[in-house]
Amino acid sequence: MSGSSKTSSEHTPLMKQYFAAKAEYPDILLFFRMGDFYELFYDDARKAARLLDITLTQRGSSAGQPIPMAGVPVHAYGGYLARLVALGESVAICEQIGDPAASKGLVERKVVRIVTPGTVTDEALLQERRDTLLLAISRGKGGYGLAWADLAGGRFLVSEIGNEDLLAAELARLDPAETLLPDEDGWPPFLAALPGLRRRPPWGFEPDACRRQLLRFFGLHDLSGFGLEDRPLATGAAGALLAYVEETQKQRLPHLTAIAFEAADDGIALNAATRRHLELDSRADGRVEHTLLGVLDSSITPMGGRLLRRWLNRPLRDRRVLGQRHHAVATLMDSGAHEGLREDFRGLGDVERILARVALRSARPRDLSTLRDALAALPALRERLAPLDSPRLQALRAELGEHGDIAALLARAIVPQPPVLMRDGGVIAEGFDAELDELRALSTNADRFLVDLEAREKSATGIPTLKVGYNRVHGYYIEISKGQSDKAPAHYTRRQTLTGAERYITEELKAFEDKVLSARERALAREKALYDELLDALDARLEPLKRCAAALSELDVLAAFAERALALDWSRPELTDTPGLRIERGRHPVVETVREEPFEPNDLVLDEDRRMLVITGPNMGGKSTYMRQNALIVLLAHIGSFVPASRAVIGPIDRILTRIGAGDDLARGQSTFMVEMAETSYILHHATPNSLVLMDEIGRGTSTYDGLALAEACARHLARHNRAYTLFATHYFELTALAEPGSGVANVHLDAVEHGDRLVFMHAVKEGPANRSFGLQVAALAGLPRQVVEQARHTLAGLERRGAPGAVARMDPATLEQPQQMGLFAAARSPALDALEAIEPDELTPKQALEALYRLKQLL
Ligand SMILES: Nc1ncnc2c1ncn2[C@@H]1O[C@H](COP(=O)(O)OP(=O)(O)OP(=O)(O)O)[C@@H](O)[C@H]1O
Repeated sequence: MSGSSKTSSEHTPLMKQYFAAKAEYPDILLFFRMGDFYELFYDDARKAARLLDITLTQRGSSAGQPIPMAGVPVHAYGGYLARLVALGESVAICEQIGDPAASKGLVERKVVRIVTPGTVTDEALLQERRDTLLLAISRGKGGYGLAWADLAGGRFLVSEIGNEDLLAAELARLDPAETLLPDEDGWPPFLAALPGLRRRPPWGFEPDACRRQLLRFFGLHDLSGFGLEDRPLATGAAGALLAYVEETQKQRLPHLTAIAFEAADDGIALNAATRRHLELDSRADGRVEHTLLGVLDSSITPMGGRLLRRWLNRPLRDRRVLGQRHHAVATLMDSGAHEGLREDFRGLGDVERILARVALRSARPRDLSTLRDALAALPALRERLAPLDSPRLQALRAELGEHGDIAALLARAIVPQPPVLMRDGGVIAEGFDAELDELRALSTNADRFLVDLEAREKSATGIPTLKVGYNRVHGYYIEISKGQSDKAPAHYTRRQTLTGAERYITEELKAFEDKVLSARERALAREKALYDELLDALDARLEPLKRCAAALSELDVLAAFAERALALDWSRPELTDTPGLRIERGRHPVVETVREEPFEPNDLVLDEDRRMLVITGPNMGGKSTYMRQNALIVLLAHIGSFVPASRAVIGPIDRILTRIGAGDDLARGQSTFMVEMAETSYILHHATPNSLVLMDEIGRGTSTYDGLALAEACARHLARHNRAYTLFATHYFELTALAEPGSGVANVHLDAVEHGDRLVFMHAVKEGPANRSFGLQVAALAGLPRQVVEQARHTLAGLERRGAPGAVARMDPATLEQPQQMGLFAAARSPALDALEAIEPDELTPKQALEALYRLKQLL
């Protein structure tokens, strides 16, 4: 037992109870309810104190040892829970079951709920526009089996993949909140870094047992409907995942009715580096608004936002599906129907997650009123879609379904603005249930009944001072003063005798009392029962309602695509069988929207005879922007969106592979050059003739000659062996020589012009190699001291007198000017230059001097 050295028999009864609960959940935090606090003890307390920044105290002692303790108040525990879950921690919640006031001795306690990062379904613990996924990974001869579930959305998927590289790519795509692995050695090291990693007994992934478990859970005879027959790896992962869900969801299971098999090769493959480099949905600086998702996502509903993120992370290759989406977007734009749809979506809310909460019976009254309003909006939505001539839109219209009966039921059942919680009632509308109405009427009309009764009894008995009253001990009574008590009718039963009066009860009053006193509780109980019946009625219709939610999500995304295309002047891409890429007046979707000045559109042509472009030009000229914009255009086309170009004709593409220097490399604990080479190596191993490859300044992370040699070798390999469509940006002008006739390589360049002191970047991509790098001018713009820039200019001029401009590396080192020239390092302030400065210029061999100068040029 963690932290306690003595045996439990010596512990206090309370601590014994604690240890018994904790023994079942040794590896997760136990929130142990004690009155108004959830307390944590021993190691749990230390961990929670550290993670939550709460005080670590002591609670007396047990077994002769002080008990380390930390606690969170019950009324505010949700926030703490959310923080722990976000950190990948799981929590078991142990509640007081009995009534502490009523129980003698210890109150009974029980773990009622386990909250884990991947299985949360509470709204407060979820991100609105991002899925929370639980993932299980199995492995075997054929590779890896993956199963993942989004319990808050009720989706369950599986796939099988052949190797470690694909596994890394899938993990980057799915970004699971919690991952289950068989507890064995030999897993790839990158898995260790996953948040919420949970090791499980290996037998839990055993395919045959898992298969039987899946059959039982889904009530099936075979798993072929799920694509799981003859897929032992995926079956093992799915079984392990399901077992974990059953174990952690103590009250009810989420609504998982089917498993979908996702073929690993029907999407455009994007590895982790490519996702990062293209800044699809996150940036190193964490700013979502400057990512592709930030620009693209104008969806209205949270479920639409989640679907769009899923699409963006898994561009498809199926041209039929994509063609249908493009056509749907075009139809919405041409008809203007997207505007009305988007108006309608504003009132929809998160139907998908509400339905998941219905299945879990955790749906709140506001969920049902949101659902009611959403279902009520369906007929208008269907009407808007009816005239639109698009197969996809019509399919989605059909999927919306007819839910008029459920809508009518909810409209009758729920008050217009229900309270947040069911606890105090007031949710079920008047007129929905006669019994409830009566019970409610009873409690509200009690006063009037009593006034009426008093008047009736007064006139019946002829006693004007007769009173009807209520006493907490004796209940309702009819009071008659002592002097009049002989007039009390025979059916009055004496209840209490006071000094000056007698109190009676009658059958009628007794019946009234029974009714009224319990009316409130009974009304509440009746309301709760009716509420449960409503949830049952919804539960029975969950499948079609879920399809409706999925259709709404997709319509939201398609309408968002239409809105974006119109607002940003994007056009419909053409996907063809003919290999190659032809993009006219393409723009970078993010740079274009964040820049204040106009964006210069650029063309791209890649085909059989022109597979690689070597891109040269000044720093800041726009090389990276140009490369990325083309990749983003290809990617947008493959999720069904329009693209920022006046025309884009795109042949088959199987992968997008990128190597672009990013500022966050160092943060990952590998040297910049290691990362660069690892990513380059991945590309050289995986690029095919249908891949789009972006290479940005390969070789800059090492010494000049090594870098140049590597860059050239990589470029040649890509052009000759991989034959991938490649955009290769470089400052090594030597590479422009690759563009020989028949090589499939062409040169393009970006330019800048000097206007007096100013440098104006043209940002226009032109054919042919660049002839100047403007490195010194850009350095001056960046604020390098004037003397340094002047000195560098002087040195360069000397070099240029001896050979072709830029072709420094081809010069004979012997012809260099005196090494004293290197004195230019003296005034520089960068750490790298400081290091160079430490070298005495006079000690440099001509080759070293050349190397140093080249390095300076690179730095500039
Ligand atoms: N086509 C364009 N139209 C307008 N502005 C552009 C264009 N392309 C790039 N820019 C602007 O120029 C800046 C520099 O572009 P980018 O980073 O692509 O240059 P680069 O040539 O890759 O530079 P370096 O070689 O220093 O990495 C961008 O931040 C962007 O604001």
